[in-house]
This record gives sequence, structure tokens and C-alpha cells, in this order.
Amino acid sequence: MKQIKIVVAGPRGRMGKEALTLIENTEHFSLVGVIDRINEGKKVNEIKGLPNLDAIIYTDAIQCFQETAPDVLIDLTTPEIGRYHAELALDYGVRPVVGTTGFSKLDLERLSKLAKERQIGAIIAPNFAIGAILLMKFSQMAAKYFKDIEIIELHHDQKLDAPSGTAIKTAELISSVRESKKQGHPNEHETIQGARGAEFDGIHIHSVRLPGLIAHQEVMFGGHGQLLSIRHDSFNRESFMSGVKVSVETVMNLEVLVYGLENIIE
Ligand SMILES: NC(=O)C1=CN([C@@H]2O[C@H](COP(=O)(O)OP(=O)(O)OC[C@H]3O[C@@H](n4cnc5c(N)ncnc54)[C@H](O)[C@@H]3O)[C@@H](O)[C@H]2O)C=CC1
Ligand SMILES: O=C(O)C1=N[C@H](C(=O)O)C[C@H](O)C1
Repeated sequence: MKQIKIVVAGPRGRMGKEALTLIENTEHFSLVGVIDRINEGKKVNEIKGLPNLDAIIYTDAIQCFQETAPDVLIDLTTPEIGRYHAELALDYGVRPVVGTTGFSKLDLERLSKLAKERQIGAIIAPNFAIGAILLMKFSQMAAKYFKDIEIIELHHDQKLDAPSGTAIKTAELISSVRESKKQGHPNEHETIQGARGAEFDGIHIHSVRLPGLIAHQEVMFGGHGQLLSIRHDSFNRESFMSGVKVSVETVMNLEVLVYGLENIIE
């Protein structure tokens, strides 16, 4: 299989470290560089806690792309930086695989337009775990029969964005098959602001942040005399890596931006 040259942005992060291990253990993946905020010019294997890979650390993404000419950028950083890296990658002919969440609809539209103009593949995946993709697909199926839906997403307390990218994507998929509906009593009133959570096309989304959690989501469907709950739990970040691997392989054959792994995994 042809070698795929990869740059990882955010290599010291929780997800970034896991992605480096994936690359180390995948024969046809080569790490050619990483983009970090510190340790300019050092090698990955000089940094405590990172795998034994000798790719160079860059603090300047442009220099990294120019000197390493990667096929793919895996971005696992923050919303602002992820946006910047994804756009820059497309400018430099590098295919972005973005796991970073917190992008707006406008960001997605802009990046999609850019990828189309440049005819460069890109993947933005709010969740790489196969179980979470199935949860979204099952939720979309169930929404045809149950119109009253609440999403509860639960994450570790270091997460920057709320609601999670997964919850937003789930609500988008549901609202694509369900007529708009205002849920709850028409005269309901929040005594404490936010009690009913965020709202997307009438679907309420509740974000829980607690230490000890990783990434969890439950979608609750209410009907007369019945409740259907669909839940997914990621107990570690390795759970996301098979989706990262498929994304890196798939993006090599794309010429547009794909938002969501449900569009790739049949
Ligand atoms: N799509 C998916 O399946 C998943 C997505 N995520 C998302 O991935 C992102 C990262 O999550 P975590 O690893 O938990 O966060 P983290 O906070 O552990 O890691 C983020 C890393 O980005 C680095 N960073 C910040 N600014 C940077 C810059 N200018 N250049 C290079 N690196 C920079 C930080 O130093 C940090 O090491 C988040 O947006 C999160 O929501 C997390 C888990 C799964
Ligand atoms: O920040 C996280 O941890 C996660 N972020 C993604 C999201 O916002 O949905 C994916 C997963 O839930 C873990």
C-alpha cells in the first residue's frame, strides 16, 4: 500500500498523542511533522510521553507544510486553530482530516467551498467512533417515528465547546428527517435560565461536564407510554482511532469536503 505522509497538529493533546500512536502502529502511515505551540525544531521522540517517532516539531504551520509536503493533516487542537489549520492546509494542497469540534455552520460552508474550488479532499468528523456514528444513524431512523427528542451529551470537564460536535451533528441528522416541532408545553417557562438546555430546531440539547467522564451521549425519544433511549459511551480515546485511520485513507481519494463519517461508513 502507498505510504501516506501525515502531519499532526496538537500532538501533545489527549487525542493528538493517540493519533501519533496510531501512525506509529500503521505500516502505510508516516509521520513527517507535527505542529505544536512549543518545542520548535525538536523531534517528537525528544518529548516525554510521546511515541518514538523522529518527525520534527514546527510551531509555524506554513513552514511545516512547505518543508514536509504532507498528503494529510490531522487536526486535533481547538476550534480557532483548527479552522486556521484546515484553511491553510487546503491552500497548500494538503488534505485536512479534522477531529477538532466547535466549528460554526459558516466555517463548514467556507471550508467546503474552498475544498471544492481547490479540488482537494477534506474530512471534518465530529466523532470518529463507529459506535457514535451508529448512534447518530439509529437516532435518525427513530426520529421518523418519535418526534419528541432530547439529547444529553456528557464529557470531561476540560472540553472547550458546548454542545459537543456529536450532539450538533445528531440534531442536524434528526432534523433532516423530522418536521420542525416545538417540544414541551407551549407556555413552559424557565425559572432558572438554561434549564431546558440549548435548542436546535425544537430538539433540546443538554451538556454535562464532569471530571472522570470521557465522551458519552444519550438520545431520548418519548412517545405515548414509552421511552426509547439510545446511548453510546467512549471509555477511552483509542475508541476514536479506527475512524481516524479510515478518514486518512479515504480523504486521499476525495476531491470535496465530507462532513461526518456517516457519509463514508456504509
Ligand atoms: N472527532 C472526534 O472523534 C473527537 C474530537 N475531539 C476534539 O478534538 C479536539 C482536541 O481534543 P483533546 O485532544 O481532548 O484536547 P487537548 O486540549 O488535550 O489537546 C489540544 C491540543 O492542541 C494544542 N494546541 C493548541 N493550540 C495549538 C496551536 N496553535 N498549534 C498546535 N497545537 C495547538 C494544545 O497544546 C493541546 O495539546 C477538541 O476539539 C475535541 O472536541 C476529541 C475527541 C474525539
Ligand atoms: O472533546 C471531546 O472529548 C470530544 N469531542 C467530540 C465532540 O465534541 O463531539 C467527540 C467526542 O464526543 C469527544
